[in-house]
Amino acid sequence: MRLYPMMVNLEGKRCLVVGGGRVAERKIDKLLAAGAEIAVVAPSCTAAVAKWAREERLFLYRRPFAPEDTRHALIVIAATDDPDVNLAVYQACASHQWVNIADRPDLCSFTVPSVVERGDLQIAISTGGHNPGLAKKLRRQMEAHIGPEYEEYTAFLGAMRRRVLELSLDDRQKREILSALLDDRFLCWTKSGERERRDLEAERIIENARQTGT
Ligand SMILES: C[C@@]1(CC(=O)O)c2cc3[nH]c(cc4nc(cc5[nH]c(cc(n2)[C@H]1CCC(=O)O)[C@@](C)(CC(=O)O)[C@@H]5CCC(=O)O)C(CC(=O)O)=C4CCC(=O)O)c(CCC(=O)O)c3CC(=O)O
Ligand SMILES: NC(=O)C1=CN([C@@H]2O[C@H](COP(=O)(O)OP(=O)(O)OC[C@H]3O[C@@H](n4cnc5c(N)ncnc54)[C@H](O)[C@@H]3O)[C@@H](O)[C@H]2O)C=CC1
Repeated sequence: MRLYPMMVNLEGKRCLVVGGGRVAERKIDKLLAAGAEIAVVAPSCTAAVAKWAREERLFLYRRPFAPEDTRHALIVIAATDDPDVNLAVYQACASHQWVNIADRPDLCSFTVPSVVERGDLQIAISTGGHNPGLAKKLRRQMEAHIGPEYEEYTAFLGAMRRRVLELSLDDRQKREILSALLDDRFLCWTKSGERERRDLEAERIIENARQTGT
């Protein structure tokens, strides 16, 4: 069985997380960043989960799981320290729900990858469940190469690409400009904070192409 890599929009989607420990907290953190509507069911939870509940960023039900909890959730994550409870969560789910059972890869209809996060740039790493520790190790290695400057760099390239796509040029010319904008100089200028130089050079490339293209 080979997993299908997919980036999903969870804005406003209902997610149930059963358990509020260390593993649940890690999954919830990413669900929050994605704008999901989160309900957590757990008799006890970490300080971070309690804080998110106080800030009304999620609904926290401080009690054991009940099968009805899974109703209306698009995504269900079971991350309690009791294998029987995790199994009961799986059994309460309908076949159309996306389910992640933290101690049972064989029952997961989706798994959570390790992610290098740089703003809207996300590099997800999955080992197909073989060794999550390897996914984490690779994430750390990649973080050393993909520095924090990639957040701004990705946003810059996004803004430039939107502009280029709106120009009245043929597709070949647009591809040429986009390829020129991917030159590493733009990354270096972003990293060193030389934004004016970067933006001027980008403008020059776009203007040149516009003049020769029209
Ligand atoms: C199948 C999967 C289901 C899922 O959770 O989605 C799953 C399953 C299991 N994990 C277990 C253990 C550990 N998991 C981690 C860490 C992470 N686990 C994550 C994902 C996944 N874990 C999915 C597959 C991902 C893939 O394909 O590689 C990451 C990437 C994402 C995240 O959780 O956010 C996150 C790293 C985030 C980061 O830092 O980048 C660590 C290390 C640590 O915690 O420091 C350990 C201890 C060391 C070890 O055991 O290897 C166990 C045994 C539990 C037990 O002992 O009872 C099971 C169950 C089993 O394998 O049977
Ligand atoms: N998939 C993954 O990434 C990993 C999975 N695991 C698995 O995840 C399990 C949880 O690990 P941790 O978060 O470290 O445990 P933890 O002990 O920090 O948290 C357990 C949580 O489960 C809750 N809980 C217990 N009984 C419950 C019930 N009946 N209903 C609802 N909530 C209940 C507790 O209140 C607590 O919030 C581990 O036992 C292990 O099997 C462990 C490491 C990584």
